[in-house]
Amino acid sequence: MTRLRLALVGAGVIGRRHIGLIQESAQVALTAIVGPGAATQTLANTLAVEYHQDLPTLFARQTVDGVILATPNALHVEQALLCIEAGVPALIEKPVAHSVAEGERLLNAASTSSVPLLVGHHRAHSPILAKARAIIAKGVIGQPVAIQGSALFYKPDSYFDEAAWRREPGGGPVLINLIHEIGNLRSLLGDITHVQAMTSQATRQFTVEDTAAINFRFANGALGTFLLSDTAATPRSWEQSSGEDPVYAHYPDEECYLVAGTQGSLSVPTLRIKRYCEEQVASWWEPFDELTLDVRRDDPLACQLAHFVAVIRGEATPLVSVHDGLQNLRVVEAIYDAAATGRCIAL
Ligand SMILES: NC(=O)C1=CN([C@@H]2O[C@H](COP(=O)(O)OP(=O)(O)OC[C@H]3O[C@@H](n4cnc5c(N)ncnc54)[C@H](OP(=O)(O)O)[C@@H]3O)[C@@H](O)[C@H]2O)C=CC1
Ligand SMILES: O=C1CO[C@H](CO)[C@@H](O)[C@@H]1O
Repeated sequence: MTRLRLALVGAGVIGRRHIGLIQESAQVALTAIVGPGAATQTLANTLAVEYHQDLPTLFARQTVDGVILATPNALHVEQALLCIEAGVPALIEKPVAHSVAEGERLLNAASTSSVPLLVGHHRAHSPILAKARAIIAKGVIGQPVAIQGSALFYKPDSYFDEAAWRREPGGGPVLINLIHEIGNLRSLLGDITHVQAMTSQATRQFTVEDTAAINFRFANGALGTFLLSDTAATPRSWEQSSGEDPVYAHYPDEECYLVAGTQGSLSVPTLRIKRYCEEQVASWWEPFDELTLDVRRDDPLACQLAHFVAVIRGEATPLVSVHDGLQNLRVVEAIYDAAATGRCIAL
């Protein structure tokens, strides 16, 4: 099969990872890099691909099968709209938009168009998460009752020194990191309907939060509680416990979610299950059957690219749609609203 022709827009931190994955794939070829800076042009020359300053120029000069938008958040909607107009499928990095209102503008355009758009919540493509989702859906732990989650990790000072915007609203861990967790929680337990939250900036003393404590209500009646901090030196985060991304240290015995059901519980990502077997009366006086399922690790960013290929070829519909990306962003905005007002926010 001929390789699909992909253009990458925004050759920054994540854009360069996409480029690496495209180069490793036998299904796609990088044919252009798009961006305003001189560094982008130099990179295009080094990789011997076409360079274009912006998307309209790309579409005017080259035929591509798909575009990856790895640009700053505020550009996602405008650039995705240009892709729709050109009839070119796009993988849009998360968050789908920099505000819910902008995201709704894109959703309106996407819903009247046949051009597929995939949002870059890459963890949705994690084999570990897929297995956890299947276990819950099969009823192995009974009816889901509650989820306890954590994303407690420590970002080095250099992370904030390299980019001052990370100290300000828009750069904090609720938008940057927790949005991935929200995608995970929704993929495990379904839609979130209510949010309560407290945030703190007491430790780093930036204008943006460094820590948050959040309560969720899900549409299926389950409740969730989640702790987030980028200044808590623990391994209880998705990256450090899942081992899916080699740039992070890995602690295979650590867990970041506990999903509790009426028949048992599932720890993620270890996939340890403690459950009452069918013939047994469920009771805290009785011992659980204990089992640990095999964990297959695969880079979710690479799995996401393979899925994007299937989407472009018309063999799959986007696993994370604009609607999904927007729901994740709505939950983020609700968390900020809940933290600012002290109210329980209905979505
Ligand atoms: N899924 C994931 O795990 C991750 C996702 N992200 C998301 O990816 C996006 C990019 O983040 P990140 O890579 O950290 O950001 P960077 O700042 O490292 O990169 C952004 C890139 O976009 C380029 N750019 C700026 N303006 C334009 C424009 N008008 N047209 C085309 N390119 C432009 C910049 O070029 P120049 O330098 O010349 O200005 C830069 O190369 C964000 O939305 C972020 O949330 C980020 C990290 C991880
Ligand atoms: O921008 C980001 C920085 O680190 C994260 C780890 O939670 C990324 O996955 C995220 O998208």
